[in-house]
Amino acid sequence: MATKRKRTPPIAKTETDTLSKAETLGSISDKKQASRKIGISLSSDAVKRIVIRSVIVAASFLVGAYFLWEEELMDVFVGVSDTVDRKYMEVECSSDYTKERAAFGVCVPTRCGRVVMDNVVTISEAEYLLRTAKAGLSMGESYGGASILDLHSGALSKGDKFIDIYKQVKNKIHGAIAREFGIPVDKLYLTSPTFFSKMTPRPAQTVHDEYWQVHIDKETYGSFHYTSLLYLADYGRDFRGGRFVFLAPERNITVEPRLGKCRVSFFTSGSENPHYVEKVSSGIRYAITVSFTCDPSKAIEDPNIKRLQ
Ligand SMILES: O=C(O)CCC(=O)C(=O)O
Ligand SMILES: [Fe+2]
Repeated sequence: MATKRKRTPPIAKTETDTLSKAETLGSISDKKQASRKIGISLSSDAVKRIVIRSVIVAASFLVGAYFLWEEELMDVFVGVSDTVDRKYMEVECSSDYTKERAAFGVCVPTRCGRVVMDNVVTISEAEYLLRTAKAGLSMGESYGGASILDLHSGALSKGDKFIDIYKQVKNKIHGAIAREFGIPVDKLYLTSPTFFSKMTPRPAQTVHDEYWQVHIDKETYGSFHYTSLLYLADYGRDFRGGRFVFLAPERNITVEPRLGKCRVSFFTSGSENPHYVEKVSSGIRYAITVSFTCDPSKAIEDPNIKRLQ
């Protein structure tokens, strides 16, 4: 004969079940029983949740600590509040130039390095170029990352004043590079691309817009032997992030862009100078890249207003 089993209340499976049950229980002994049941549920789903949350917290902490550590490994080469007539750092030349010496002679770097000079150009020249960059770049922009406006393409409408100021600025930078690296000016030629750049926090759409990728200009642009940058915005005021970073075996070094100081940075373009630009986290960063080559077949002329009309 089958005996009828007494039905026992179902054991709560989740913390929520248990708590709602505990809430409905009135007596102290019932409450004790409920808390014992909470103990049971903590060993299952709740424990899993606690473990997962702890792992997330620990991972976030480690990621934060990693970024702080990376930041720690940066030395400021020229900071936003510095004013430098000339700050020079020599680096050993890579073997990139060995084969080129026979072809291009004294222009090819034998001494390699990084130089930052404030006040190479005047503030009115820099501000004029900034206005031109803003006007030109507002027309055709990429969807994110860096937008580029090549000064030698037909995209930029060029008036007499622009040609004059651009030539003055280019000649001043050309002279500074030639003096610094001991090259006769007539052996160092302007090359392409020479361009305005605009960097924003918007995500890049193509790999070409990812200015934060480490690169070597001689590989990226082919003809470059010397790269120069004239900064047209102030780090920390017009934008955040966006510092220029040279990679070094031990501590990377940064250049903080500064329109207000007419800051020009230039360096030999080979693999002795790998670099990147930090992601811009807010604001807009404008600059102009003016590039030079030792290869006469890669030389370009100054933009010519008559040819473009
Ligand atoms: O804008 C800068 O500071 C550098 C950009 C750069 O590295 C490049 O265009 O190759
Ligand atoms: Fe570069």
